[in-house]
Amino acid sequence: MLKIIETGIRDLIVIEANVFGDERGYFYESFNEKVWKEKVGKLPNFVQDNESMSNKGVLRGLHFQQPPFSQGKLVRVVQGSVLDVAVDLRKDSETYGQHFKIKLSGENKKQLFVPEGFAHGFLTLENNTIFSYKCTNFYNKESEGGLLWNDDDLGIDWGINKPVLSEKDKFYKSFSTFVTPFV
Ligand SMILES: Cc1cn([C@H]2C[C@H](O)[C@@H](COP(=O)(O)OP(=O)(O)O[C@H]3O[C@@H](C)C(=O)[C@@H](O)[C@H]3O)O2)c(=O)[nH]c1=O
Repeated sequence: MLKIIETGIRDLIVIEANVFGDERGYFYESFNEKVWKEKVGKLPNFVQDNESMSNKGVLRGLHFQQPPFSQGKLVRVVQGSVLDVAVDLRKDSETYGQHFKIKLSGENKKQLFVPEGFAHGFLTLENNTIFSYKCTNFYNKESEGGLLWNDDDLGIDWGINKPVLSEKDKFYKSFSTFVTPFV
């Protein structure tokens, strides 16, 4: 049976799939509207699906889009593995500034639902890691924002000192000078 696991951060949940294996391989439903309504509750309005591939040691993040373009993301790994991180940036949240970290892999098929109001990032642990996610809002370049992956105040232990980063991801602001746009 599909399992919903609380993370200790409100609205941020882990989903464990019901995987059917047989001599051909495996099958599982990666998203089902009806099951979501029954098990999780309010249905997010997913409007865009994304996929990226990265080699080992690539870190993408920590990203968000500013309101009104903020995105909820249902993330998973199709092949390979990542360390996935979500940081709570909701101003009035009891866990503001805190993060949750989980290994997602093609093997464990766990999914993380990262609601609006979080920064999100991941570090790939294997070559040819394929990352797939559904988003509740469209990409909007002008509203892109981010936080520095290794910011001292966020204190995320990525287990790596020199990941491969995009130019954009090298220069995000630190958490101490950040004013959250999320309520
Ligand atoms: C995110 C995104 C990027 N792009 C384009 C812009 C750019 O030329 C190219 C690569 O974009 P980026 O470098 O921003 O890709 P990437 O660093 O993989 O960005 C992603 O990181 C993870 C952690 C997230 O949570 C995602 O929401 C997203 O921000 O793809 C789109 O066309 N649509 C999109 O939705």
